[in-house]
Amino acid sequence: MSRSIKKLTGLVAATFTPLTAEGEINLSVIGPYIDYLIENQNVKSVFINGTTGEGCSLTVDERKQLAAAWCQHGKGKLEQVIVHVGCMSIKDSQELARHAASIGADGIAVISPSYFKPVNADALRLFIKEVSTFAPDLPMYYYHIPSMTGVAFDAADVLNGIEQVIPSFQGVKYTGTDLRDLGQCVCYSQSHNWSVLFGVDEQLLGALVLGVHGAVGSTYNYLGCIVNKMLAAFDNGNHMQTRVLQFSLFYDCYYLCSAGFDVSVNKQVMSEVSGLAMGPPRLPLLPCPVSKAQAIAQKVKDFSQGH
Ligand SMILES: CC(=O)N[C@@H]([C@@H](O)[C@H](O)[C@H](O)CO)[C@@H](O)CC(=O)C(=O)O
Repeated sequence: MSRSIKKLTGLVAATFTPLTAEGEINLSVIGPYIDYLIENQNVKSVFINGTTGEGCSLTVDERKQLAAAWCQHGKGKLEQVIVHVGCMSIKDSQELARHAASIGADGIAVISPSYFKPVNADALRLFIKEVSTFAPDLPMYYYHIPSMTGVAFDAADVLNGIEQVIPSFQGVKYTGTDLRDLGQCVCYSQSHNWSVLFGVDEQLLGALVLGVHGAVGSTYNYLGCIVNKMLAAFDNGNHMQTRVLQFSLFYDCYYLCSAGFDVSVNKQVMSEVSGLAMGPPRLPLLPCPVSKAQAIAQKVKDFSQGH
């Protein structure tokens, strides 16, 4: 890598992909979306086309258009735009990586393919390497999300020795609940100055204690302001306040989970809380009833006002 690296830290919003009522990508929302994140949530970095963004349900061309819009509108406003480029076909991932580099993205991330799965960590490392060579100057992050990919071997095994084959490797986005594996990732990353970003919003405190450098999540789109307070309390050593905020968030997230919380509910909640038109999810996800989203959004608004 030739250029200097901005370490990815703090809160990163895993963004939704705005769609029109007809189900087409709606790029006109991206500009206001960025302003909302910065002004209302104090969240200045984004992770686009990931799980929350329904990246795997989008075409390669749609993903390119979205990435270009995020980079263009985010220029001079956002700190980092990380583009998720994971696909079933390595050729598609390579094309998206090449494109991300050409539009000035700040980094790329990749999940494991999940239909034909890598047989072991070596095979996955090779896959990530072959994607990274199409954007050799961009920081590359491994996106570990076994609940979605079904690829459950330890992320720490994937990281082991990866610096020798991928010079641009910069860390892991860890969406899993195995704190032993997460801790090993943090330990291994220390000597390389990599970032470990946690992705299970309702368990963030446990990950902070283990030393993660930030968090990527869906709820930071509309609860970022409060989670930023929690991060500040943690940094100041105010453990009581950190715990109170995490417990409140946990119960809030628990409420969301108990109400059947998935990407389509989450997306509708974002529309209700932010006033931005996120539109419906894409099939096979089904739209969430507006009344259900409104009830959850009201809970989120009350919660936000109380903190
Ligand atoms: C499985 C899943 O969607 N996890 C979310 C979480 O933010 C999740 O929505 C949250 O913890 C509530 O359960 C993120 O980790 C996903 C994410 O970062 C992404 O959109 O790529």
